[in-house]
Amino acid sequence: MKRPAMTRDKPVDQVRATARDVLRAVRERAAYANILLPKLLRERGITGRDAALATELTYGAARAQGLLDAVIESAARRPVADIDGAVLDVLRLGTYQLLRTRIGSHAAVSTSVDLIRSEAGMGPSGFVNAVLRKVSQRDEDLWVDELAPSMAVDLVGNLAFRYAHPRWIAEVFVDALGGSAGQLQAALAADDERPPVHLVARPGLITAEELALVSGGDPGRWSPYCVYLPGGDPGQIDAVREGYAGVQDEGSQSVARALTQFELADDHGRWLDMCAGPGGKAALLGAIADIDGAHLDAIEVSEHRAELVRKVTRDLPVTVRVADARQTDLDPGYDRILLDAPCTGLGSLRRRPEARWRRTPDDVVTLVELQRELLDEAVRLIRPGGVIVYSTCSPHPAETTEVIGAALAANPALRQLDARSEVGVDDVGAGPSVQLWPHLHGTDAMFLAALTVDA
Ligand SMILES: C[S@@+](CC[C@H](N)C(=O)[O-])C[C@H]1O[C@@H](n2cnc3c(N)ncnc32)[C@H](O)[C@@H]1O
Repeated sequence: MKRPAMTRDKPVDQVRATARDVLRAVRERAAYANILLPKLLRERGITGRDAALATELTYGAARAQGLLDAVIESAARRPVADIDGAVLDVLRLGTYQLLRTRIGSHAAVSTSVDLIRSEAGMGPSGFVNAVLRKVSQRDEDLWVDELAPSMAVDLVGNLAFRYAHPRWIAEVFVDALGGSAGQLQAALAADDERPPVHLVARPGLITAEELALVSGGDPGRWSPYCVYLPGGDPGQIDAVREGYAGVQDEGSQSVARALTQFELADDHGRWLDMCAGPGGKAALLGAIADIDGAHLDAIEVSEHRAELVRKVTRDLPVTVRVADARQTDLDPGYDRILLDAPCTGLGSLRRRPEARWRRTPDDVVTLVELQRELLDEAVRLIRPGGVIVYSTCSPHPAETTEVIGAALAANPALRQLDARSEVGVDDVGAGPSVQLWPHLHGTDAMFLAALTVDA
């Protein structure tokens, strides 16, 4: 590890300084914590238990931001908007340690004071000390009891606060769950936990059993390609480094595989992935296409993301093109089309720590329009009797069932297929579409619907 930077009197704690730097980049320049943190850990030579602690503190504080801010506002007696950004980052980090880790109060407060003093001097460090001492006087449950809306009056608001979600997202979940408060609690709680790492064993290259053996993981429950990794850095596994395996949520694997599971008459092996970047599903589809003698066209609007698709589909029967999939110059007649649409990502919030606080209800409107246009193009490109799988990593009804409903209403030749048996996951409701959930299936909250066009 690099030598810690020296301040006037104490060495700066590299682990907490790194967590602070990521929180700052997230706040100031909308960085993605799950991309920046691994990069900083590598650059700073932070490994092993130190890396695990930095990850826990960074992702935990980013995920719990709304709850932490409410506690900080109460303890500081001022809105967080009135607190200097650099001070706020340290307060969030300190409050997270006090409320949600087993780190002792003294260590949580003193390391936070050292962190701000090294950067901003005595004045701000006195403020941080005073606020965190106040925070430390209660545990998380007591703070929640004091600050959350009353359960009797506003159950959704209470649960949203308790499990650190913006209220509008809790409302979307309760809608998607058919109004069940018990399910809402379980869904929010699952979303508030550190997510497990799922690996995909690329078919034809390595089996899930072999991957489980070399990675020390366990074969997954639903996808025949999935391995659950108990811990550690997946980037250190040879099979991942060599491209035989990748990191991919089991729900995402199940969606990609479902496209290949529908029985089609006269399948000519012309497959299309309309929104392919960064390529998780394209790599799995490409590997299955290789075995089935099919070919996959992969479209992606962003050049950078298309390059990522090219990388993971090298040596597979996949052609990657940079294009806007709303209006392509492709010839119709595809047998199978995956439309894994750009979406709010509300179904994978556990994997994107800060995303829940960055997304807004306005995002939904823009995305729904894009999703509808993309689905129109999929309908143009599919051959009669072919199958379109429309998927999102969001359970938001506006992005899922309502997009499908609108397409069915506008196209009399379009028909929805029951996707339940093809997705290979149990207990997915009454169909014909499938909504997966972390609390029910252990996957991200992926949605999928299958459509065909009658001749
Ligand atoms: C949900 S992600 C797809 C994830 C991908 N299927 C995977 O499994 O790795 C949506 C992708 O659609 C791309 N996209 C957005 N608008 C698009 C458009 N008009 N045409 C093609 N791709 C688009 C985004 O850049 C993004 O990479």
